[in-house]
Parts: sequence; C-alpha cells; structure tokens
Amino acid sequence: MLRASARACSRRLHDALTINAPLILSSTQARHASGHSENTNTFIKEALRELEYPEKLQRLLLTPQREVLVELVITKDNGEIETFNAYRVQHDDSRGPFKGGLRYHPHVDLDDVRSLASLMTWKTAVMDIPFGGAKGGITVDPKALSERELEKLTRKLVQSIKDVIGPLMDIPAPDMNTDGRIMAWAFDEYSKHQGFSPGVVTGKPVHLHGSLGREAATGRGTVFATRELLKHTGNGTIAGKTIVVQGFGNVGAWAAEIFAEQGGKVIAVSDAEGAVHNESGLDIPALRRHLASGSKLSSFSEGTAIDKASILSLECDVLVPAAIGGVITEDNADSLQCRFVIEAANGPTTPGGDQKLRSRGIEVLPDIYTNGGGVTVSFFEWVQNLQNFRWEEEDVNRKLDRTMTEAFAAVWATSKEKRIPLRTAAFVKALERVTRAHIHRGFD
Ligand SMILES: NC(=O)C1=CN([C@@H]2O[C@H](COP(=O)(O)OP(=O)(O)OC[C@H]3O[C@@H](n4cnc5c(N)ncnc54)[C@H](O)[C@@H]3O)[C@@H](O)[C@H]2O)C=CC1
Ligand SMILES: O=C(O)CCC(=O)C(=O)O
Repeated sequence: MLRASARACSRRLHDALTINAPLILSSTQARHASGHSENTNTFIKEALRELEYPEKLQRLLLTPQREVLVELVITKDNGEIETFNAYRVQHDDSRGPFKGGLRYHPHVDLDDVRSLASLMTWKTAVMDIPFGGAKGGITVDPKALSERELEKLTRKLVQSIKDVIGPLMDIPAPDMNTDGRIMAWAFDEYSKHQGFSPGVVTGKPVHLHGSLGREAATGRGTVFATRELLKHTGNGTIAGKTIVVQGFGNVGAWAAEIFAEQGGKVIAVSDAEGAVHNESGLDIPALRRHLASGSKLSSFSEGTAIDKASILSLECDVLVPAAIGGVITEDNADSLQCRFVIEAANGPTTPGGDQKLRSRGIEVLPDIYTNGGGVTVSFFEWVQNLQNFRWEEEDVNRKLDRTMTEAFAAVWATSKEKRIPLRTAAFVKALERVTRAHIHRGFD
C-alpha cells in the first residue's frame, strides 16, 4: 500500500492552473497571509497521529488535488475596468464530486480557500454524504459593487472555471456574502456554455431548482447538533439555555431563530458592524424584520447595543461563532464564559485557542460536523436536480435531522472509544472514510 501511496502523491503534486489571466493588475490584489491552512493542518495532523498513517499517505490527504487561480476583469458601472483575484481549490474527490461554497470577501486569499477546501473534504466525510471537498472565492468587498457589477463578476468567474466545475465534477454553493441570487447567475452562466445544468450549483432559489429547506439548513443543522451534544453530555435540552451568536447572516440568523423556537434564550447577537444584548432573550423574528428594513443591529430598541468585540466573553451556556474564521485564539480563549462552543462558522478556533478551551473543560463541537447541515441539504438539492424532482420541506428537514444525529453518534463513539476530543474524533472518522475510498479506488 505504501508504494501505491507514493505514486498517488506524485500524481497529485500541486497542480496550479492559471487560466484567463489578463495583464491588467488591480488594487484589490493585496494578499493577506491568513495562516488558516496551517491551523487546519494542525488539527488534521493531530488526528493523523491517532491513526498512525504512513507519511506518504498523510501527504496525499493533506495536499489539494488542484488549485485554480484566475484574474477576473469587469467594466464597472462608471466605465472603468477593475480586476479581481479568484480561486477554486479542489482538495479531494475520492468519495464523490468536489463540493463546497463560494466566498466573496476582501480577505479571501489562496491560503484561506485552501484551508476551507480541506475542511469540506472532512465535512462531507463526517456527514457521510457522497462528495469530496472544494472551496472558491473572490477577493472582493461585495458591498462596494452594484448588483449589476456583482452579476458580471459572478458570470466572469463561471466563464473562467467552467471547465473544472460541473454536476458530476465540482458543485459550488453559497458561503459568506453569496446567496441564492448569485447561485442563480452561476447556474444560468454555466448552462449557457454547457446546456441546462441545475445540478452545477446548489443553494439556488427554490423557484429555480433550489431545495426547500436549504437556506435554513446550516442554522437548523447547528441546532440539531447542539441538541445532540446537550443530550449526550447529560445537559438536558435547548429549552432554557442561554445562547450567544456571533454573526447574524444566513447561518447565525437561522440558528438563532430555531434556537429561540425550541425555547433557547438568545441573549446576544453580533454582525460585522455591531452587537445587541438582552438578558431576557432577544425577539429574533423581530430583530430579523428590523434588519430587513435596513436598520442596524445596534439600533434594535428591544436590546442594548454592546461592543461587538465583547460578545465572545459574555456569560452563557452556548456560544455559537457563526461569522469568520480565527476568532477564538490563544489570546482571548481565557475570557470565554460559556460551557459549550458550537462552531457554526468554518475555522473559528485556532489550535492555540482550542488547547486553552480544552484545558478549561469547555466542550467544543467542531465545524466539520456542526455546520455540515448546509452541505447535507445541498446534497439533497443535487439529488433532486439529477432526478428533476421536488421533495417536501418536512422531508428535507427530517432527513437532515437523521443525518446530523447519525453523524453525531459516530463522532461521539469515536471520541469515547479513543478518549480524544470531539474535534479530533471528527477528523479521525473523516480521515478513515476518505482513506478507505482512496484505497478501494486504487492509485493507478
Ligand atoms: N452559508 C452556508 O450554508 C454555510 C456557511 N458556513 C460558514 O458559516 C459562516 C457564516 O456564513 P454565512 O452565514 O453564510 O455568511 P453571511 O455572509 O450570510 O453572514 C456572515 C455574517 O457574519 C457577520 N460578520 C462578518 N464579520 C464579522 C465579525 N468580524 N464579527 C461579527 N460578525 C461578523 C456579517 O455581518 C454577517 O452577519 C462562515 O464561516 C461560513 O463559511 C458553513 C457552512 C455552510
Ligand atoms: O452547501 C455546500 O455545498 C457547501 C457549503 C459550504 O461552503 C460549507 O459547508 O462550508
């Protein structure tokens, strides 16, 4: 097996493609060395030490299969040309087509996308859905673009990567600052080139081959995940628990709403601009209506505006980071006053932060499991697209519940059996499944 692994490693040596790269350089090219992939690899290596896999196999599992870098050019509404860096990293497709979201954010860089692509491989494996892992992104502040510019940029991205995505190859989806509207443009642009292909992206609007339940799925899955953790640790149910949510976008707002529906007391939430607190529990539907009307979180009259940086250190039962990566670190982990960290965001805890939380006995439910509800319902959407069929929302939610519950049971059992933290257990389970797929498929 070792010799086979070695051949596989050389086959999969870093394959960086540069396509469609114009010579015009842009002001958006500043790169932030995020260090995210090093953090992700630290967690994976901890699990690999448990498994004692040979080094060549470890390299195969850590190395992305393909990294695509493109330069996108658009004419802005004012007639000026602007260019943007964009990425698609395809980490592993041994278990099925590459799968993962598209992020539009000014801090997106190759290292960030590489880390997120790797997390997708382990996430689809933990959830046991038949996909691999990928992620894409554009280095852009979407708030600085008009709707028309955003559409052009999305269409340019699809034109640039259309040869490496597809319903049976690589299936993008929403992530930070991307939504059903952007997925609809991506589906339309891809279909212009390759013929009608609803299965090329998931997270599409429901009226355009999207799935009922996908929009809320990551938040809903986060609540199912929390329910399982509370149950298995002997801490009862969500009802009555105090909950703090960092990030009030797709994932955070749906999670907060469903926590509240189940009797949880969501005492504070934040977004990129501010935070709001109410010890008696915020009225989440009212807060969502307040934001939808264009008002700011901090001006919500049924709560008190607080400094958004202080949200992580509020006293609560359950802290849910649901925004960006790297927010719980060695430097601030001592200030947390929660019993459980439920990682709805990707990569919210650095390895240093994780060690501190462990030593303080704060239980962390890892991202590759907690936020797996999104890609799970993306899988359901893809299945519906391939069948040209529509499932009822209750059916989607029931299947999501079952998938989250079964995945939890597998991670929990591994954690107990090997006496390792839940994060390491989730990676161990995922690594075993991906490795088994590689071995069964062969390397030549
Ligand atoms: N959308 C999805 O289905 C999935 C998303 N995720 C992860 O969940 C996280 C959130 O994603 P979405 O909700 O889709 O994004 P989104 O763009 O809908 O919302 C992001 C939210 O985070 C806030 N935010 C940004 N920077 C912040 C900061 N420094 N402090 C506090 N809040 C901040 C934004 O204001 C916004 O409220 C990301 O880490 C994403 O990768 C994971 C799995 C699936
Ligand atoms: O729905 C999907 O395919 C992937 C969502 C995503 O990007 C993630 O889980 O981080």
